[in-house]
This record gives sequence, structure tokens and C-alpha cells, in this order.
Amino acid sequence: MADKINEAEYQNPFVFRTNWSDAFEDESFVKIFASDILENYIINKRWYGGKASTLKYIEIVHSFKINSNDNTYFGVLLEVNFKEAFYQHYFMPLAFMSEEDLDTNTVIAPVVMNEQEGYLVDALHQEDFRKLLFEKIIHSKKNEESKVKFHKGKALHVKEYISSHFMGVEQSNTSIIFNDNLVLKIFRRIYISMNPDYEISRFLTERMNFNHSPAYTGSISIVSSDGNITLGLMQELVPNQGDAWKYMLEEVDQIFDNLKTKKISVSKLPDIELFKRLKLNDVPHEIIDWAGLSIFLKIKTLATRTAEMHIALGSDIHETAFTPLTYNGDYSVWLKNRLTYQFQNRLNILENNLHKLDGLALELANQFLDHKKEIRKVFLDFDWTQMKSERIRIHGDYHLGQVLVNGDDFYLLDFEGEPESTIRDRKVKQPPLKDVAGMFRSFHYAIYATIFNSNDKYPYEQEELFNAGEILYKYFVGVFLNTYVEVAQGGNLNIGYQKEIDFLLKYCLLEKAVYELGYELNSRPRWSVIPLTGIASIMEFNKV
Ligand SMILES: Nc1ncnc2c1ncn2[C@@H]1O[C@H](COP(=O)(O)OP(=O)(O)O)[C@@H](O)[C@H]1O
Ligand SMILES: O=P(O)(O)O[C@H]1O[C@H](CO)[C@@H](O[C@H]2O[C@H](CO)[C@@H](O)[C@H](O)[C@H]2O)[C@H](O)[C@H]1O
Repeated sequence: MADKINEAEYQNPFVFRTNWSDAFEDESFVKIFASDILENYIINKRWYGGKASTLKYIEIVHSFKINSNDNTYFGVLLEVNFKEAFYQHYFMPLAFMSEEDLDTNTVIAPVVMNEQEGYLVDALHQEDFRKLLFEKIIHSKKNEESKVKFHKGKALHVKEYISSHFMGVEQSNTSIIFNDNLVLKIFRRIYISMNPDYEISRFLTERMNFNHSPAYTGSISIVSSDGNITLGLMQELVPNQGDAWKYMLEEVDQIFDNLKTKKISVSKLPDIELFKRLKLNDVPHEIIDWAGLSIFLKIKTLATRTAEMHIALGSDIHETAFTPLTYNGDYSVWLKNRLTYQFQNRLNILENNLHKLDGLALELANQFLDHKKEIRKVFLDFDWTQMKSERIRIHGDYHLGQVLVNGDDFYLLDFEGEPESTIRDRKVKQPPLKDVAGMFRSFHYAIYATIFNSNDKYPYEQEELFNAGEILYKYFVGVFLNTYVEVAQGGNLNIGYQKEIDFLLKYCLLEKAVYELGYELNSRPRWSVIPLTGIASIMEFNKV
């Protein structure tokens, strides 16, 4: 049994006439569970994505039973409806446990089911349930007739359950570690469709033998007439020293520290043009003296892995979900509609949140609003007839936080796509350079997060730090780009010639920075200054 439950919080149990095993056939249980119980419970969960909107009501759209030797569990699919006229789907595995059998003190609610006292609890907290899921995956057979489908990946060689625990990292879903070497991610927000994370992970492992993302080892899904709904994805656990975002922050901090310790004069640092491709030997010695060689070697490795990922995603000629496509009028309409809608939404969020900004952030926000027509024009100026390269399935939300550091190498994770996009949009083939631009934005973020969070740690004026930061950024970009283009073209990935590459990069950088502005204003307004600085730099607002 778990530590004592906080009785004060749960004084009055909900009383139901039904047995637990018939609960989801009982109208009165379903009604009270969906309204009185869940509405209070989910809004505080880390994985609940509706925090910026107003919940109207929750509907249980589907439930299924899974039995272990000792317990009955339910998998429940919820539709959360919002006052703003949209809905989201979520998955909740549920258990009803007596106090003695509870493995946790985090309960959903105390209940009495047909005179039996106990607690409703997220079933992932119960070891018996975790073991059940794992055993269903490792013992699953091909072509089993069942609405809930457990799949065992080709790379899975485990024979038995040993242990399980929560991964316990900041994340949008919930991951469980099994036997200390496998991770099962249970998706919380679900889509009535195959999740791209599952689709891409299985494709990369089983079809492409790509070994720089965690190997696909299994999944859980619901077979539905509208397509399979992915509920869980199991992969190998990659030993790591943290993510590349943490790594980059440490490196950039050291580089800014070096300004003083190495007595560097920022105005004497050699500058370059953005997107100028650089071999390591071409990086001026002043820059290597300042930043060190090792960061550039790491950037080259990351660029290599990124290009290899794109080659794998774009080299299948049989599976239509992954065959490359050229640009056409339909794509162009789709792109412009999506981006003008997103841009309008950002203008709206920004206007509604201006009162939260001050200083440089407010100044840049006003500059953004003053230049809205120019920015919109960039999005509308996409001319597909000029594009000779190909579009492929991409990562879609590629940034340093999606990369794990493994010694001197990297593993690429989380192919779920951009959180704000619809599931259909996430599966549209796009320029691979959109991922590259995502990574460049992340370099820019790491540099500006270091400057903004430094609290006068570096004895330089902010403007001088910005100048140094922009120079550093351009060298990071130059070294990454040179390796990326070389490896991608060497692997026959058609990313276009230089002019097209530079155009797509600038276009995608702006798209990403505008996306980020909305993300930051909704989730951490203090950070909005970073994408705003990025937009000003991409649009060259402050160039004299
Ligand atoms: N296969 C894995 N091996 C090691 N760590 C992992 C693995 N998958 C995820 N992680 C860790 O969990 C974090 C969140 O994973 P992610 O797939 O991004 O989840 P979410 O989609 O819920 O945000 C990652 O940043 C990483 O630290
Ligand atoms: O939750 P996800 O990892 O899918 O992505 C969302 O959250 C990210 C922040 O955690 C956000 O990334 C932005 O901030 C990062 C630093 O925290 C930075 O490295 C990224 O470049 C920047 O885009 C991401 O945009 C959002 O989709």
C-alpha cells in the first residue's frame, strides 16, 4: 500500500450502485465520472493541453476492458469539448483499487462501487497494470483478432517482465521504463489516427535500419473503422547524458565566459554572412580561439545525424506515406492558408498579451506589429514553380530538446510533430530544411536564453553580447549547413541548389519563429523576447 492518502482532500466518496466491472455500461456512473470527477481532475494534469481554453464538457467516447489475473482495468477515450468551439481527445487508463492495494497516493477520487469502498486511480500507477501492458506486448502474436492491438517490434528480444517505474521527466505524455532498458510512452492527448511518432519510429527501425533514434520495440493501438488510434509506443532506452539543449546551454555559457577570460574584443571578431557554408578549416582561428573546437565538432555530428535522418525518411519508393514528392499548387495553397492563419493568430495573441511585456520585449513586439504586412508578404511570396527540390516526411518539431546526447554522438527523438498542428497537417510532406531551420532557431534560442538569463554575469553591454551572439550563431549555422548539405546530397536527397536552400531556410526560420512567439506567449511569456529577437534578425529590421 502507498503512503497515507490525504483524507481532507477526499472527504466525500462518490457512491455508485454499479459494480466496477460494469461501470462503463452504467449511464449514471459514466455521467458523474465525466462531469463531477474528471472535469476537476484533468485540468491540473501536466499533459492536459486545454489550459489556455475553457472546458465546456467531457464525453466518454470509447472504453475497453483489460483484465489481469487480479484486477479489471479500463482504457477510456475522452473527448474534451471547449467553449471556443473545438475538442481534443485524451486517453486515460483507469483502475479501481481498495486502499490496501493502492500503489500510489495520487488518486482521482474516492468511490464506493456497489458497496465496495476504494479509489479511482490512473492505472499506470499500479504495477500490476504496467506489467500487464508489458506482457501483452512481449507475448503478442501476429493477426490477433482484438479491438485493442498490442504489437511486438522486430527489435524486441525480451522474454519476461522484471521491473517498471515512471521515467519522471518533464514531458507532454507519460513514459514508463521497463526492465531498465525499454521506454513505453503512453500518449495522453490522442488522435483518431496513427500517431506520427509510432509511424516514423517503426519505419525508421524496421524498414530503414536507422540507428540514431531509439529502436522501435512495440506499440498499443485501437483498431477503429476510421484508422488505428495509437495509445502507446515502446522503444529502447538510450543511455544518455541529458538532452542537447542542456548541453548547448552549458557550452554557450562557457563561450560567453571566454569573452572575458580570453580578453576578446567583440568588435574585432570576424563576421560572416548568414547561411555561408563553412568547412571546419574555414572557421577563422579567432572564432575557434574564442568558442573552442569541440562545439563545432559536435555541430558537425548533429548535422550528419540530421541529414541521415532525412535520407532515411525520404528514400523509400514503396511506402507511399514516405515517398518524396515535388512541390505543386495544392501544397502552396495549403502552406499559405496554414501560415496566414497562424500569423493572424499570433497577431491576435500578441495584441491580447502586450500588457504582459515590457522593456526590449515590448519594443520588439511593437516593431513586429508595425511590420505585419511585410512579414505576411514573406509567407505569401512562396512560389512553388521555382522549387526544384523534393518534400518528404519530416520530424516537424525539431529542436535541441528532441536530441539526446550519447557520448560524442546524438539520438533523435519524438517524431510526434508540431503540437499545434492537426494530425493531418503533421503528415504532409514538407521541405526537410524546415527541420534544419528548427534546429537553427534552437541555436539562436540557446544563445539568447544565455544572454537574457545571465543577470549581468558577463561584464559586457547587452548590445555587445547580442553582436557576439549573432556572430556565434552564424558560425554554428555555417558549419552545420556545410556538413548537412554534403551528407544529404551524398545520400541523394534532393534538397535543391544553393539559392533554393537559402530561400527555404529563411522562409522556414520565419515560420518557426512566428510559431514560437505563440508558444511562448501561451506558456512562458517571459521567453517571448527570444522569438521576437529572432524575427527581427530574420527580417533584418535593425540592419543599418
Ligand atoms: N528512448 C529513450 N531513451 C532515453 N530517454 C528517452 C527516450 N525517450 C524519451 N526519453 C526522455 O524523455 C524525454 C521526453 O520524451 P519525448 O518523447 O519527447 O516525450 P513527450 O512526447 O511526452 O514530450 C526526452 O527528452 C528524453 O529525456
Ligand atoms: O513540447 P515539445 O518539445 O514538443 O515542443 C514545444 O516546446 C518546446 C519548449 O520545450 C518549444 O521549443 C522552443 O524552446 C526550446 C527551448 O526551451 C528551443 O530549444 C526551441 O528551439 C524552441 O522552439 C517548441 O517550439 C514547442 O513546440
